[in-house]
Amino acid sequence: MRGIIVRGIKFLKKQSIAIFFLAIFVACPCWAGNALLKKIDSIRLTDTEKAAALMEQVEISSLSEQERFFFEYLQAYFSTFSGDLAHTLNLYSDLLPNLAPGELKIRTLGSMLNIATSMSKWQQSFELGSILESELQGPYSLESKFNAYHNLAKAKLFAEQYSLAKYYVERMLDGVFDKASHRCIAYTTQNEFLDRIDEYPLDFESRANHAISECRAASQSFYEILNQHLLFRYYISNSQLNIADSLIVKIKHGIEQFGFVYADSAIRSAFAEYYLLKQDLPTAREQALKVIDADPNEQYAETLITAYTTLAEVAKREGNFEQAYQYLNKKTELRDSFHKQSVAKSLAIQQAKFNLAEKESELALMSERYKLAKAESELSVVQLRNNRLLLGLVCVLLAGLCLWSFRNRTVQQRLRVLATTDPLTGLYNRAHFTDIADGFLQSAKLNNQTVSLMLLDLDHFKRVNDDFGHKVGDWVLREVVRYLHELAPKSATLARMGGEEFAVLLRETCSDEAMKLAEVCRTAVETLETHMTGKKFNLSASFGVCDTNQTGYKLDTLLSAADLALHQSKKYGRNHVYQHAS
Ligand SMILES: Nc1nc2c(ncn2[C@@H]2O[C@H](COP(=O)(O)OP(=O)(O)OP(=O)(O)O)[C@@H](O)[C@H]2O)c(=O)[nH]1
Repeated sequence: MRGIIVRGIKFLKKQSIAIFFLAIFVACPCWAGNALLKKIDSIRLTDTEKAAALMEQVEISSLSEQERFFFEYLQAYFSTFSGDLAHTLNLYSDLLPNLAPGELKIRTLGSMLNIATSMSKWQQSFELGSILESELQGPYSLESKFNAYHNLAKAKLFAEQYSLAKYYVERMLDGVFDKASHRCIAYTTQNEFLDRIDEYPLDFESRANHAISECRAASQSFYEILNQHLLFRYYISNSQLNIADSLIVKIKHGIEQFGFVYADSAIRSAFAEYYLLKQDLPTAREQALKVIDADPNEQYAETLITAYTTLAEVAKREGNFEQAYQYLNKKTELRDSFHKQSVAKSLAIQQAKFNLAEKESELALMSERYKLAKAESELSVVQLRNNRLLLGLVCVLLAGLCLWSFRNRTVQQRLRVLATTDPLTGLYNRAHFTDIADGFLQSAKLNNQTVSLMLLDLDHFKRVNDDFGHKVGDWVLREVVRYLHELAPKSATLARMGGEEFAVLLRETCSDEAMKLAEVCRTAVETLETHMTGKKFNLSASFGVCDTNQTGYKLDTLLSAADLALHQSKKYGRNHVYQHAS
């Protein structure tokens, strides 16, 4: 493992500046309480090999969850040295979903952004950039914010999004980041920006020198050399070779100290230009050839073009036109390819921007759809509630109607009963009896059936009332009716004609049969057990009987005839049964 990392570290040292800045992290308190993790984190920049070796000593099983995440982060970090950036990116991607908002998440996002950008994975770079930007809204430490701005500035610079890069550089220069290391890195990034856009301001020299002294004060040697290199390039572009002389020794020393290829590629190509300007043709050739040797896969066309231009110029000045022609051909070939790469890069950036915008508008559309669906569901809830309310109202109305109809029917029935019956005895009253009897007689007449009528009237009933009270009188009336129900046939129609007078209409019965019934009834009244009332008194009733054979089927005539017979019964001593003498 250690051997792989050490080889990896050497490999990384041969990579370009694009990868180099992956190593530029400032420690954050992500190691939780683990002293070994803390040590690894603190020395990984200054003594990478030792830090990698210490990773072997970490007892993974004893780590807390937070420490384990940080350990995984360090594993991904050291994996960068293997040169397999796709694998490293996968390690970070696996870790990211486990991380709660916090310093480690910001740091992981920053690392992923750098790798995706250096691999020209523009889509992922843009997405990670925007996640990092939104994460920055949280309450992060100044250190985390500064690192995030730095990562974003470098990514935008590399993606040639200069206005955004400028924006993040300005954020880095914000006065809140007042540590010496912050100032050093912020000024350096600003100088890189100016160098990159190839628009050196008049005071670039003093800016670079200021940055150099800030970085020296902050013990940031790498950034110190980086600024020296930028200043060196500036002097060459201004043909200020004498001043450049003073820097070249320092830069060479720095290259050896760090051994990063930034020197081997970009710096050596600047050196080649420098020696050409100084007419030191062999050294110019030597430096230019080193640039070419360091990049066999021709990944860094920009520096290679400068190197081939220098080589062609050296060959031309030496009179070797054939070789100069070959170098120029190679340069042209590279320029074409570089041009194509640039076009492809800007197309990729445009596509990534477009995809991102599309994603954002999709998200916006989804959010609108969600709002619409929410509004629709709220509406349907309201509609449902209204429908339920309406249904409830209809139910209440229907129930009310049913109740009203039921009560109405009951009232109607009660009214009908009250209108047709006698409340004391339950018999039909005179009016209703008349109605029924009329229809009944009509039908009997048609069928030629004989109908009899029996009238009875209690004798001296007034006395009962007077002597024993109305309650006893009422009891007597109910008892007499009870007997009439018992004795009369089921088909008979009974009625209370008034006070103490009753009528019994008998179907298919002649007056002789009615007389017999009347006699039975008379006896029953006469023998009524009056002592039940607590009093003892005699009771009797007088009867008048007739039939339709004697009177015809007119009710009035039938009633009059029966009444006449009853009258006779009263007249001749009461407690008698008389038949109408036709
Ligand atoms: N307790 C009670 N008495 C009633 C009721 N309806 C009528 N009466 C009484 O019945 C009596 C009828 O008296 P009268 O018409 O003089 O007849 P009477 O006393 O039976 O004499 P005669 O018919 O001539 O034998 C009156 O005193 C009425 O007040 C009733 O529903 N209950």
